Amino acid sequence: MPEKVIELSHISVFFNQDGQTLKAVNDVSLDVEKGDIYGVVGYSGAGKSTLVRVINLLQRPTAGKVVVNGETLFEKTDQSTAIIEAKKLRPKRREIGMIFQHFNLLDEKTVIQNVEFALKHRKLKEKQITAKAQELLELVGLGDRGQAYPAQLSGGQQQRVAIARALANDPEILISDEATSALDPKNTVQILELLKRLNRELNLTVVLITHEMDAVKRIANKVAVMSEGQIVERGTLLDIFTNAQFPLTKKLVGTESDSQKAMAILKNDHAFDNQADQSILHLTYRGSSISEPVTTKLYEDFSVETSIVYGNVDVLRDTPVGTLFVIMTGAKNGRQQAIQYLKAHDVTVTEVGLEAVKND
Ligand SMILES: Nc1ncnc2c1ncn2[C@@H]1O[C@H](COP(=O)(O)OP(=O)(O)OP(=O)(O)O)[C@@H](O)[C@H]1O
Repeated sequence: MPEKVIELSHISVFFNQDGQTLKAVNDVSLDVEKGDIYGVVGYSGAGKSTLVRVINLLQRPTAGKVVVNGETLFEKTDQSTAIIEAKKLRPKRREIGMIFQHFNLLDEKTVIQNVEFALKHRKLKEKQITAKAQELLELVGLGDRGQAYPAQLSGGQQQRVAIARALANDPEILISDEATSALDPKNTVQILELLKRLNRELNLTVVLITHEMDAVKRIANKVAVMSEGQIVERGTLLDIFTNAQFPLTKKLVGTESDSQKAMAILKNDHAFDNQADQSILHLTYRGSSISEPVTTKLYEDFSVETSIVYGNVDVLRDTPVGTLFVIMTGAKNGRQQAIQYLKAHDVTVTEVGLEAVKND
């Protein structure tokens, strides 16, 4: 059984704003397992930051239960409220590192002093603190920049220092709240790859809050989509990308734009006669499970012709995932058998109604 490191149950966070109740987080439950890189995505104001601030009780919930590494930090029921004692919460918080969009480094201190600062509370000798800080800088690829000042570093390098500092107390969990939002594309990719490496090498569990689906696509294994204080859809990265149900998810993952492009092509496509012997299919598949021989096979075995209207390939973590919109022409029975064949070969098949083409 995978070990649950974060268990949020029925969390609500309500704020009072000008006499009105703002439901920033509304009855959200979320479990994160050891070694996950759990992407929490949604537009600004969806409640992502508020939800993750609950994990280490930087934000106290209005209702719900917070368990980290098996220990209950907070539980509020109708009858009572239980909160972990302050002296126990402090070390618990150290199990959870955080990085943000703003790096929050101390400008007047050198890079290594910034990292050492996070180790000061430990009963370590000066020398040990310096050695540990140096080790952390090496881990994030900045072993030779310890004597520089933050202003002398690029944004990406400053975020690396912030990551080294967040790891100073050997946390099991790292919360990344929009950590790449202020970075250019190159630095964004480098920071995401660093998080992926730390996840792999240190078995660090990462909660990745972002409004950028590309970030999630690159490193997350699981995704929760938030809208108006609630999780509207969740699943493995592959599920969310190949089988999104909620309109916002479709928009975020690009299914909506793929579908719009395919429909625009179909409207002007003479191969599509809108006849009773034709189906429009939306296929998604992993790796290279669909290739030329498949269309040949469908023709030979089921007497259906498959013509590709639109295709796109995304890379999820390291796996290519393809999207195809095809017109399948042939007898109803043959088309049904061909669809069964595709499904049996790990292809997700969705029939697109003809209305979609007419009304789009
Ligand atoms: N301390 C607070 N007091 C009052 N309202 C708050 C407070 N913190 C957050 N909110 C409100 O709660 C809602 C959710 O905010 P939150 O920051 O969690 O969203 P988000 O999805 O992280 O978006 P962003 O990326 O813009 O921060 C917003 O409407 C915000 O204005």
